[in-house]
Amino acid sequence: MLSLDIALVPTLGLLIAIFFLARLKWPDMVVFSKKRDDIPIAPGGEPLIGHTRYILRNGPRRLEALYETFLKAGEVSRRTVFSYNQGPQDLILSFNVQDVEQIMRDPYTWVKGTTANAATRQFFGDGIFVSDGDEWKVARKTASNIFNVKNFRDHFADDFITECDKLSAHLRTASRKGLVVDLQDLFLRCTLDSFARLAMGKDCGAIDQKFYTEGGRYKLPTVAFMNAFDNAGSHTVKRGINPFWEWTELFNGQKKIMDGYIKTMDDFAADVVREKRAKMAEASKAGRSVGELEVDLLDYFMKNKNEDGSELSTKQLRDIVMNFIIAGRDTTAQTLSWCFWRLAQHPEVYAKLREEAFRVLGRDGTSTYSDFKNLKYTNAVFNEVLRLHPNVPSSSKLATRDEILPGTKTRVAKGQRVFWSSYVMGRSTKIWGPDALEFRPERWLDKDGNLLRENQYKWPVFNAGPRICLGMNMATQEGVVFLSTLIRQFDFELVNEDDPAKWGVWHPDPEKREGRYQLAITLGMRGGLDFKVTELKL
Ligand code: HEM
Repeated sequence: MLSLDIALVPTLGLLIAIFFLARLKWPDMVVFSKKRDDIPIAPGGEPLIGHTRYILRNGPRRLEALYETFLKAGEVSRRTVFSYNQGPQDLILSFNVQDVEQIMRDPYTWVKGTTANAATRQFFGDGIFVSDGDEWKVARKTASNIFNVKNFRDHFADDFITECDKLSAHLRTASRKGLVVDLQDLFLRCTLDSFARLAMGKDCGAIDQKFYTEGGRYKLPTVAFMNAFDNAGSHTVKRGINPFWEWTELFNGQKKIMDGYIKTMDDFAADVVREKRAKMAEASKAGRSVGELEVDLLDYFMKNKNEDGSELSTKQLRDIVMNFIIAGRDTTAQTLSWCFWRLAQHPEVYAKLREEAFRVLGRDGTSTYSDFKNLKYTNAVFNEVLRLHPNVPSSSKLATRDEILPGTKTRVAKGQRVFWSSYVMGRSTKIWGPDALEFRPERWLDKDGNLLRENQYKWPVFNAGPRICLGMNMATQEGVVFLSTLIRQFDFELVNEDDPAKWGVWHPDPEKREGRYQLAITLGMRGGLDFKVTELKL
């Protein structure tokens, strides 16, 4: 016994010495990370665990933390983190326009590399958002078919107008009854209905619900698909920031709950595919061309074949449809929400918007596709909101070979991930000038009031290069339709901003609050967006 104790003392001593030596060797990095003198370590790194704890601790203010990193460390820096299923990660953060351009121009060298990521796979499947290489190319080519001018002119604008009219009807009732509305919830319902129709020809009926009141609020009942979709999305994000999610979910029951959400989504998509297959079989029996049914995205994809000549499986079709709804629905609704949040703080911009809407569209009556193209100031507001509240606030790509980033001359090793952030770049004075933090839609217009085309790589809110967002024009069109239509009919008063549930970090001083955004795949508003609405007397 005594001899064992004697042996233990030096072993323990040695372990403690190793621990302290390791802390000295890796004072701000994950253990065994390589030292580099060419890039600074971002603030927040700790001995042996690098930024692992920093990222978890700053979750509710993650974008402010990223901006601070940029202010303190400059255009390029490193974060090292430990993830139990991916091991130690040595990440590069670059906020340099040339670096970002190099990455975005070549989607074959710089890949997403996320298909193997278990945290996101359950929600995204293998759809366009997470695919790479030839699989992505085929998905992109097929999907591009629906984004043509004819569809925009003949179909999308009318669809958005109809949806917006339904929203206006809700707002009128809320206004007459003096109830508070969560505008973000209403936008999300409209865009879910439009994008489900566009993606698979199926209406979810989310905006068609009958209202009820609760504590002075105007509410609509939840729709099963919407509930599952929203919860699965935010759950996926939680997985993304918890490196131990597979373990914790074993104990906290979350896995079962998530499986339930995914099942609701899968069943919904499977029913739609089944109905479509039946319709197609019927059409071909009756000798009608399948092309006659070609109205939504699913119809295009169902005509495609796999390389071996087999038809696309229900799972493949499910992934395609869900990726489209993910891509289009939340992004557009959330950007509209940020628009109204910003407008509430800038009545002078609101007044200009209304003046343009009255001038171009008239005081009442319906508007057409060509009218909306003339709403240049409205378009500028939409762009400016996206500059400060980009819906995909940060992104990353994995290098498939050793590379050098041209702007900052940073060496990137094969297999290393580089992050950039539209949120940070949108606030960079180097990119946008000294008034970068100001909300100023005029920066998007020339002296004659025409829209300026910005360099895509300086403003990568829609991505840029070969993988630029396919729905960029569609989202802008929908945004312009909603903004101009609503602004002609209502005054909006922002309320309940003092509610701590709306902030990641709450403070009695409004200037010191942070994280107004929620933890989601894209940049939504935490705790919703409450307004009192007053109908205009025209
Ligand atoms: C304000 C609204 C929107 C914003 C800010 C936005 C932004 C983006 C961004 C940043 C990406 C790149 C994501 C990444 O690779 O990490 C992207 C991709 C994509 N977006 Fe959008 N998007 C919006 C609306 C839409 C709409 C309405 C659709 C159409 C339904 C759409 C369809 C797509 C598709 C299909 C991709 C994948 C493109 C590819 O990988 O080749 N987006 N979008």
